[in-house]
Amino acid sequence: MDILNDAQRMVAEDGTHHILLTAPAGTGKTGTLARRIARLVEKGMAAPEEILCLTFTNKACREMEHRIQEYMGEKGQGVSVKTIHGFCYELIQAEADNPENRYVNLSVWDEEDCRELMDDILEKWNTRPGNERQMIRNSRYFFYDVDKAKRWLLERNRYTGEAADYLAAMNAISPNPFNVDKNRARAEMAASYDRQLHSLGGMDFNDILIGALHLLSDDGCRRRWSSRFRYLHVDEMQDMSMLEYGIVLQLASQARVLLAGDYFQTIYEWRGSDPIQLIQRFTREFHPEVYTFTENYRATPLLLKAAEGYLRNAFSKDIPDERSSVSSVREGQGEPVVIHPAFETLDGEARWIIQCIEFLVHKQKKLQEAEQGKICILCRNNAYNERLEEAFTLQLNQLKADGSGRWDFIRFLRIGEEKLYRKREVKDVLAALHLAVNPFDNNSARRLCLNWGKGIGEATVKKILSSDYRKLGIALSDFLRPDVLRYADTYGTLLQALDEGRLTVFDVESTGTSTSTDEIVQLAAVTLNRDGQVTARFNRMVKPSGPVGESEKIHHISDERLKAEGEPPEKVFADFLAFTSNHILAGHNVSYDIHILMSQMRRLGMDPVEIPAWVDTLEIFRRYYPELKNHKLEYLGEVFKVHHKSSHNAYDDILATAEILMYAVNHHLRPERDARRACISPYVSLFMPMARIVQDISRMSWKQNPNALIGQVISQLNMDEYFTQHGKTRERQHLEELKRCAEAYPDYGRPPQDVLQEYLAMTALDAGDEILWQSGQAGIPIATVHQAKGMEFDFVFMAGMADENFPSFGALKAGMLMEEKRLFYVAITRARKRLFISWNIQSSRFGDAGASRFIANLPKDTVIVLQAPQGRT
Ligand SMILES: Nc1ncnc2c1ncn2[C@@H]1O[C@H](COP(=O)(O)OP(=O)(O)OP(=O)(O)O)[C@@H](O)[C@H]1O
Repeated sequence: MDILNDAQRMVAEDGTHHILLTAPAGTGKTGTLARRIARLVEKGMAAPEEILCLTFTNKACREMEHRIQEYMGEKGQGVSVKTIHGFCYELIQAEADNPENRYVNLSVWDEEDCRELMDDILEKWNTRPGNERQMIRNSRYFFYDVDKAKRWLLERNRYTGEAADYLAAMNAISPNPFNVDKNRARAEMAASYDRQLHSLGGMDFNDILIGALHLLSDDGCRRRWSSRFRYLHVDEMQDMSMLEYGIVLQLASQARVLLAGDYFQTIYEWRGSDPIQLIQRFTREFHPEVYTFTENYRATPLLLKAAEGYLRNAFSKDIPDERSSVSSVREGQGEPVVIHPAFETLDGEARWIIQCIEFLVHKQKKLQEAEQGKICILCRNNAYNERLEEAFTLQLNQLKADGSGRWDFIRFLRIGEEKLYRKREVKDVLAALHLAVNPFDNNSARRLCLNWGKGIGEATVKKILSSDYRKLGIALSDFLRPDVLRYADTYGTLLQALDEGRLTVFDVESTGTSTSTDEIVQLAAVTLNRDGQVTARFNRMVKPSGPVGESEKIHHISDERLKAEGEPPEKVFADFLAFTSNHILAGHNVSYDIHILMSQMRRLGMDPVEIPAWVDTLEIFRRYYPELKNHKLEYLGEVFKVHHKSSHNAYDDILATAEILMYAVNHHLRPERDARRACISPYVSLFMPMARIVQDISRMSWKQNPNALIGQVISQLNMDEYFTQHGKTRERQHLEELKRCAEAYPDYGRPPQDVLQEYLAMTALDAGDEILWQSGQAGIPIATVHQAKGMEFDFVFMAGMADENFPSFGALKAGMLMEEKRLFYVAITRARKRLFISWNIQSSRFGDAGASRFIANLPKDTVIVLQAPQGRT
């Protein structure tokens, strides 16, 4: 993208208005956004950190980051380019100290783990007597129902996680009177799914949005985040759900907002996107300047005519006027779309595609053998991709047998089913890393124990996860902590420290919520004796490097006071380490406090030798009182009638924390000690080896990057050896791939634990489908249209284009034809030079369904239909 055209320049340089940019495929929306961001910084209208750019897939993020850095160099690293889920997750993590944060210390579960939990719930429900009529068999569809119901509730601001609310949502979504019983059952199961997920230490993708929205509904939090951004960009806005728009809205109070996209590329309506409503609301609420682009830089004039003609025929009157003036900047007319009528077999179709590629390279000399990346094979779904890949292999082998060597350069690369981060062995490695970040992550503990714990079987794990253990405040993850095993007691370390007067409750106040960049302004601690009486106090003010800003509203410590009373952080921290030497630290949501303390010490070059041992009252109360409506310190204070009130002053808060801690000690931890020991002691030696490994990784995680940690997990679990011995080459390759990708993961000099947290969230949110796209492996990609969105190729082959395959049978059944029509548009607009369309009579699920109905919408003068083979028409 060399020189911007006039319309593009106007968008790139308009830093004063809100902007709505709607433009057809290939007109340079994404490129212009990247250019605009560079211009805003160049002209001093914003610092890189004041610009947020949201896209919808990780692939799109990486593409955008790449383009921004191309235009801005290293400075571009400061721009936040995130998926909406990635951004919301970052917000939840950064607000770890916010008492409103319901999702603190929870790990993101990927869709597979959530489905597994759903399977468990369905199984238990379906085997309950009297449930024959309400049986729900398919967890996939049920998961989809729950997802939809959750979104329905959220959009109406009614989500509480209660069955009654779910029932209202289910009845609204499927109001069929025959569904009444079923909806009731579904609602109960949905609520039970939420409860169990959270009690197991997990959150799903919807929870990420819920958590962020909830936090942003608080004035202080909203101000903090919205004041960060002066410019907010959303690319591919047609894919944004109204819920996601709600989040953008909260962030936009001080920012200029730009939404860019193309209604006709909406392909995620099934996930809740609704571009028409979105544009209406955005127009009403922001009065944006509206821009459109009409110069297409991608396709040849003939291909552009085919695509725009397709739209007119497929959508008739719904096409806006300005679309008719779209023109291609490319020279010459280009060549028509080639349509090959039905082949008898998939093999025939595959062979023809191979022959076309060879023809383009050797006869027509349109591209070099090494330029396979300029070609793409597009199909409607993964299943077809898989079958096509097999057919390609077979045909290529047959063709290569002629010994001519002219087929040898062809190599196909199926993108579809890579899903690196969903491979069992990869998830095992990641489970160990999850435990390093969140020691209460029971799901990861379960995976690691069952797959790699010698002698640990299903029965043992089931027993530990049972309600007998739960009632005693014991979780499976406890068995992966050597200190717990040493005492055969989850709370042994705590009780021992208390008995010996070595338990210190502590809390910090800071300039903000970011553990990586904010600074501590107050550090308070009290040491307790066995009866919970205070035996020593520590309460110091710490001088930050800059003003406290907005954070003063929370902790009420002014710059003036810090000037007068504040001491250098190095001195306070060193004194604190001496004060707590050999102590166990306790606090409410204390991992935040430890995290910021460790991070700031590191920033000051005071690398702590050992991370102190700690216990968290939040976790203790979550375990013993899961039914409480929340576990905030203030609320616990009310429920358990403690004397000291929490007030956001570190010293008051620790006294309140010490009181509720003593409540738990006196009501549960001491009286139930023997019962816990009886539960844990039979398993001490069984779990100890794995517990030691987890402890090592956990220690390393404060100092090493994800790549080094991954290497360490693989070696400590002897995974390489195991897979070599068992001839599992693919598994070894996946681990290599995991290491390679982690090596490329940027840390931008941030503290290792922060990088690790973000890395793990990325692997949960992104299945890793697109890893092959970026790995630079030579080959012709076989991809689904969804995967190829936003990309372009000189030569595109659309294979399997039979009706009932495209549009898909499922979409036809669900009446989602419009979405399929748009998907077809996305497919044909990926081509720069030539487009080939083919199918075979076995393409569709139920036999010969004829050509895709969408092909007929391509204008006649833009296509060439080849002769039907073997007398077919
Ligand atoms: N002003 C320009 N000069 C030269 N090339 C350009 C210009 N604008 C866009 N292009 C090229 O046009 C192609 C399409 O651009 P881009 O991917 O940004 O389009 P888009 O509108 O985002 O497409 P889609 O909607 O399909 O995602 C790219 O190859 C880009 O480099």
